Amino acid sequence: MHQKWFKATEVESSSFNSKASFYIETIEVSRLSALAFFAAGESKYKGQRFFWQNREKTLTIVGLGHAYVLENNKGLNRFNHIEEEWKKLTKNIVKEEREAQPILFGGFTFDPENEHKGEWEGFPEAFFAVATFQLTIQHDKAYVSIHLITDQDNSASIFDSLRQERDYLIHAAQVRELKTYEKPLPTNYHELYKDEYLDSIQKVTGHIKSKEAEKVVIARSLSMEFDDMVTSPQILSHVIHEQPESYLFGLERENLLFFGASPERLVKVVHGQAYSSCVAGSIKRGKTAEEDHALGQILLNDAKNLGEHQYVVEMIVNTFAKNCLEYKVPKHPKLLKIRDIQHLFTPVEGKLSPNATILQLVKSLHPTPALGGVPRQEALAIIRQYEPMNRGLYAAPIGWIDAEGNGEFAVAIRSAALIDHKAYLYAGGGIVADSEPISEYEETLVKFRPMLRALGGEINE
Ligand SMILES: C=C(O[C@H]1C=CC=C(C(=O)O)[C@@H]1O)C(=O)O
Ligand SMILES: [Mg+2]
Repeated sequence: MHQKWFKATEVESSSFNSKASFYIETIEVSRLSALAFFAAGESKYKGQRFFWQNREKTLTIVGLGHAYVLENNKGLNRFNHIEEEWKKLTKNIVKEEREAQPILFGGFTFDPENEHKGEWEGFPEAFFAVATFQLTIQHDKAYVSIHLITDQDNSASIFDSLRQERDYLIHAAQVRELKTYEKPLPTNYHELYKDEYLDSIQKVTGHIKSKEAEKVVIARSLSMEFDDMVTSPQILSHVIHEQPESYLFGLERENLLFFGASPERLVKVVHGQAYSSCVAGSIKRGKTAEEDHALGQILLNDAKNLGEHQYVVEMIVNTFAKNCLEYKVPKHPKLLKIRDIQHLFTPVEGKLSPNATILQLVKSLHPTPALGGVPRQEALAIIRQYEPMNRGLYAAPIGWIDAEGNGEFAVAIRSAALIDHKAYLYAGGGIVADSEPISEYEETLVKFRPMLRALGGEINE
């Protein structure tokens, strides 16, 4: 017999005329594959799903269906808006230690001021959802929660049908447990605006030399096309198997799937303790252990890469100094090695001041100089001038928060958007005064590899 916990609490929300309630029921289930649960929602919840796994693999969350959506419209401060609405929705929720908490999952786009639309046409500046069915796998235990937020009188009967649906989804996931997926077969591959990209690196170093900015991160995109239908579980299965050292995420909205495998934490908050990571400065992996070590040593001593890295450390440390009672940061970067690339890495940790919150930290930190530049506004203006695309959620904060103020956001790099039969892959790099177009171009090729591989593209290993 499963253990079960049910509760209902009153919510305040501008979306309802009368008093609404947040109904939650959580059951503990025996081991369940997160991907299989995601796949069980293929016919009914496609366009309303998410997948998240942290780097340490200690937390996996899957959401199917939307119990509540928080989107942002122009004119409101998107970080404050999401924070306030989530507070109203959860202010009466009482936390019980043993239970999986309802979470709000989503992201803030990189730059709402960008006027290119492209594949991100219609995507809101902030997009978050509470899932109708939430699978949480934590501390070797799996829980499935039902969330219903409604002001309807017949909530009891709606909830009963959700229970039946939950039991069906769990069963369907168990049946799919061992399913494997073919690699997609791309029929077309385009490097978009390659010449413009090379030219922009030259121009941006010019702006930096004339002191208009110190560092600017310039990105570009690739597109791939497929004859056959490519599904979200299919792609996520390859990302999950190929990138175990990264944050893994997938977020669907209507016919778009945004997915990726990022090595970079923006911020994590657990019981008032905040963690961030400075990840900037890159070199490829070696083919042998000796070559790999030698490349790592080159990176640790390379002035251009140390420069790129230092801008990020200074900015994140300043933000922690403003928001924390105390913080610590190591003096020198270490190496962070993932399948295709190695980075300079400096972790930052601090005890949050009583009034600091995770979303306020996201607001202050985004974009760090690993994704935007220094000074921030000048760098963003240069990015808008030179990038012929919209980054959407690429390089943006993606993650979750709970009702207690805990949560985690990754920086959505090594990522791509899939829309129907087409995928757009994104990669960029930090440009400083001594950056060279060809080596920056080559760095982006290495950064495209994780998503290119997952999508069945050709990679010379
Ligand atoms: C902007 C990206 O990477 C950032 C994170 C790590 C290293 C970077 C670099 O060395 O340029 C970038 O700042 C990307 O992967 O698209
Ligand atoms: Mg770089």
